[in-house]
Amino acid sequence: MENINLLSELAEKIGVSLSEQQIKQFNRYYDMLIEKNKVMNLTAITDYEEVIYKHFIDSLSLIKVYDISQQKSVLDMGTGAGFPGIPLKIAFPSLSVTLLDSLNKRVVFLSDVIADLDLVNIRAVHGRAEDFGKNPDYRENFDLCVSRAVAKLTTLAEYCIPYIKKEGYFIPYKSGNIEGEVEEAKKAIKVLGGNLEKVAVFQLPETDIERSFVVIKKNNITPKRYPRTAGKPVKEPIN
Ligand SMILES: C[S@@+](CC[C@H](N)C(=O)[O-])C[C@H]1O[C@@H](n2cnc3c(N)ncnc32)[C@H](O)[C@@H]1O
Repeated sequence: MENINLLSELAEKIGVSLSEQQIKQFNRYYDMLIEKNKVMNLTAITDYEEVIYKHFIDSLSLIKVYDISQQKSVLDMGTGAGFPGIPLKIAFPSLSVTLLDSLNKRVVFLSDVIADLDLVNIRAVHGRAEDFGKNPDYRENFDLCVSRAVAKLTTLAEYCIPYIKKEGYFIPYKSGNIEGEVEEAKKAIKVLGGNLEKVAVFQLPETDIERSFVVIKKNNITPKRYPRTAGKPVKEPIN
């Protein structure tokens, strides 16, 4: 019971109200995560409270920089065990969410979570950022692309910006001192059609953990040559 209160209290602190049903969905997700983590690598964080702070509340902290209460289409690039995409979908059911990851075992796990939690208007897709970015059903199709702990900003920009509609947003979750990383990525962001609006730093409630959001708006469509073939955005980042 105490723990149930912790999740709703922390969520309230960042401006998110969770119903009993949503708390149940978070708890069920936690149980499934821990169970599956015994047989495959999903998360290094397993303590219930730590998962609340570092996965659930961290995922939801996007609310600090973006209005997620509306019906938006969101892509979570390199979602892994479902972060931040699953918490966003539980807390904001009107979102239409696509979870993309190149590791099929994780995608299968996410499909089980989606079915078990009765989530609708959400799909888990197996594939690489560089490949689906050329698929017309995905390219320039999303209002928002988020991504946490997947790649350096220059590489991540090439993974993500092609998917976003003109006027849409790319908002990666970053941490630590990212000044240099942002500086290095400026050219790539521009070439891909993006415009760096701001970097917003936010402290997760009741912790000293800082989360930085890099807010990038897409002003122009992405040139056809991007994303380049699989592996190139990592090996030869745009510079
Ligand atoms: C460190 S995990 C982070 C997972 C999750 N976003 C989180 O914050 O907990 C990185 C994930 O990105 C995926 N990934 C890495 N490169 C990718 C690519 N090119 N296309 C799709 N997924 C990718 C990996 O399979 C992995 O699940």
